[in-house]
Amino acid sequence: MRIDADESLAGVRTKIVATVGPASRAPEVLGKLLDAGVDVFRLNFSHGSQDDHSATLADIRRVAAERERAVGVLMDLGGPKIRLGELPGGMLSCELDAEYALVRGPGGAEGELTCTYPDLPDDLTIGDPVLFADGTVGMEVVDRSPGRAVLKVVLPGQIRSRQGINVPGSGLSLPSLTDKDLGDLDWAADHDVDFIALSFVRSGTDLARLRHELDRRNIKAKVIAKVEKPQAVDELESILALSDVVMVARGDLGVEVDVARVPAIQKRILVEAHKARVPVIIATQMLNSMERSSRPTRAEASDVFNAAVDGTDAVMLSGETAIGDFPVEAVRTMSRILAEAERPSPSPSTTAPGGPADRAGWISPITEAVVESASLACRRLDAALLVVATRSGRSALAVSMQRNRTPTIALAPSEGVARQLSLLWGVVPLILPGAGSGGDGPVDHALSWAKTKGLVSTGDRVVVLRGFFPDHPTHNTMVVREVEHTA
Ligand SMILES: Nc1ncnc2c1ncn2[C@@H]1O[C@H](COP(=O)(O)OP(=O)(O)OP(=O)(O)O)[C@@H](O)[C@H]1O
Ligand SMILES: CC(=O)C(=O)O
Repeated sequence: MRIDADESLAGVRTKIVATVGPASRAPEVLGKLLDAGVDVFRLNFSHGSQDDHSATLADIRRVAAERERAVGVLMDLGGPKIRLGELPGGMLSCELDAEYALVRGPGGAEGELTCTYPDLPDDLTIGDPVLFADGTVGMEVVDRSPGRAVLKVVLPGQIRSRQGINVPGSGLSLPSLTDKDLGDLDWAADHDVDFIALSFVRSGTDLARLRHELDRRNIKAKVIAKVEKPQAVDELESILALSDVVMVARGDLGVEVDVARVPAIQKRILVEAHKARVPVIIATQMLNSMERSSRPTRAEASDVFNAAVDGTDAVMLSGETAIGDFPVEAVRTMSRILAEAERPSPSPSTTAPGGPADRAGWISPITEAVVESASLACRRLDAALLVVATRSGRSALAVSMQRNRTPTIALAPSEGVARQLSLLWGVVPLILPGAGSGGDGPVDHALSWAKTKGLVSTGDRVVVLRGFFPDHPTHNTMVVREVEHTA
């Protein structure tokens, strides 16, 4: 009975992020995606207008409210992605050894290419590889003069207007936030998004800049650092120090570094991020073939399964839900694979990050110690439920990092905090009515909610953790309650 209740509570514990696009934008599809297991919706600001995103956000809030769910919304800033300018006829076939001149602009002469970053020809050096169209076409810099870089095709193929350009390994002097990003942050100041992701982060400095812009606009969203450049992999420590969450953005990462290195980088980020108590999202091509097929490949199923076994907090769908033919099936499939990965046996279970937190200040040592004790109590007592009352979300983060099997409810003082808990592994957010009320009120509220959902019954043991008390803000406590009979 407990296992059924547990499944109805949390579904799967690893959280699912789904990108909204033309295939999923309709409110009825958004609702179906939530019912299939989506926890967080991603709005990709590289595409669509601000007005489109405003309308999508309003629909997400409405379908979530209909389901009484605290659903997170992740705004993904486009960042300094360099894109090709217009090509004559919109397309160009690049033959092996052919040469093109990338020029500062305006271009237009035979054999000239332009791009959205005018300084690129000057920032390149001879020998640099320049990749187009997600790395499917490759060129190398063979000559340079002011405002002009001559590129020779080493990997032939077709390029189209406005496709992405990657210069792997270069330390280009691009700003981390473009004028468009700053305009999009102005939009965010008037729209309540829960997470803001920064693309092409190179070091903690880029995140400090974003945090400064968020503070200026009084935006409370959590910050997600997208690791998709080799510099970010080298600068992981400074990035983790200023991130609330990190995303392994494998699409661009697999172009910027040798794709053979991506799995090892993914595993290293999981380990390092968890040491710093920073949740991780694994993103891109997880069920790629499901854009056009109702079933995933075996390799994709293994990818999702292994990410969960390695302890990721969340997995993300991009094209599968944005432009795919089977958005709802993709989420259902992902959910089924995650459920298999989370079975205690025979698969290896996900492991708690363990060890003391590397980073002082994010989660206090007192909170960590009390949370560890609560986890032990849950196991010893075979608790039916763990309830954590959290004000900022940090106690809930500490609980999530323990990877307990006990179903966990986090009581949040506001809808905003509850939505930010939507990414935390194994945590079901519940908004606390009458925020901040002391005594047993909040816990009684959680228990009666759990009873109505059939999660606890008379005689069950419930472990209650309180990360905040209005009268004693520095106290952390744990109590164990036995559910009493109610008529
Ligand atoms: N809001 C949107 N409006 C219209 N099309 C969209 C929207 N969001 C995504 N798409 C489409 O879905 C595709 C896949 O989405 P995804 O988020 O993976 O974008 P991408 O440009 O491929 O990658 P990146 O993550 O590097 O921005 C996009 O290429 C785009 O064609
Ligand atoms: C998600 C993303 O931006 C990437 O994988 O590149």
